[in-house]
Amino acid sequence: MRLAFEDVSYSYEGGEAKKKRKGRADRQADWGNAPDAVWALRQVSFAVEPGEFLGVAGHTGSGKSTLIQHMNGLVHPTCGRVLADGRDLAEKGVASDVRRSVGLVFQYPENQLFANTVYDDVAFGPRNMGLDAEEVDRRVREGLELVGLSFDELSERSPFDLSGGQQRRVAFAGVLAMEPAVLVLDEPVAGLDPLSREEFLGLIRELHSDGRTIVMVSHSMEDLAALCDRILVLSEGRVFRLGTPAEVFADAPALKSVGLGAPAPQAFASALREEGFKLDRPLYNEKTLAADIAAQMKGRGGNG
Ligand SMILES: Nc1ncnc2c1ncn2[C@@H]1O[C@H](COP(=O)(O)OP(=O)(O)OP(=O)(O)O)[C@@H](O)[C@H]1O
Repeated sequence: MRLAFEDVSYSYEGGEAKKKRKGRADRQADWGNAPDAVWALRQVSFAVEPGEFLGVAGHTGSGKSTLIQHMNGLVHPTCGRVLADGRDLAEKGVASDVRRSVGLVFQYPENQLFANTVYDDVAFGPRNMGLDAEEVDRRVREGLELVGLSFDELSERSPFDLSGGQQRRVAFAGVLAMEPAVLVLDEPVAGLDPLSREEFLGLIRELHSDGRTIVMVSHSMEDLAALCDRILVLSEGRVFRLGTPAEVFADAPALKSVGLGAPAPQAFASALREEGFKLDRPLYNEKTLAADIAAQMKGRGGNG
């Protein structure tokens, strides 16, 4: 599924923002620019392409959560359009249809667990889709398997007796059980310990290599650099940058101006370049940086 944002502006004031905008129609040509309305998104245009892994970055309050809530029609643009394979999510019936294909995982999704058993929690979405008991059962098993939880051991347990990491997996399984083609994740590893964090990122990587489209909001530039095909950077509700990690992280001063840093190895590579090291790759991670430094040290006779 392709999700296209066309000139989307959004204000939590809703109709009030529209009125303010209308009042100044002669002077202010563009939606999202009315200065006395608070715009969470301003004239955002881009598309999430089928099968891609898109990262979303931005300073606190830049509009990331608001943006992703437009992706399954939880929130509709104050102006502009969001199209799912060409269908406008604001039109009657489209959002509820698209919600079957676009799974949204909120921040700390474990806080939304509610059922008495893991089974019932994971089954909630598929049951709501009107699937028969056999199909629901298949999806619950598959959902739990995908997130690495044992159906036999856990399905009849209360989700509230599980560890925080397991609870988050149950919440993930509930979304996966709806078999969405697009998975939208808001800070999926926030608050996890380092081991669970790595496991979760591995899981997300696998879900992507299985063919799902992934949109991931993250404050970790390292995670975004390691996982994403492209990164969308928001600043004050506008698209500030959209490109590959190498393109986005090439301009550290620009990122700094919107409150973001480059991934640590990339920033270290820039500092080394200033000290005379010849480091040609557009994007460094720990391994490639170590390899290039080692090669140069050897070349200089500095290290064997
Ligand atoms: N329910 C709301 N009512 C009014 N304004 C809101 C509401 N939610 C968010 N906002 C405002 O909309 C703007 C964008 O907020 P949003 O939560 O989308 O940003 P964010 O980039 O996801 O932030 P964070 O990184 O802190 O989660 C901010 O100015 C915020 O204060």
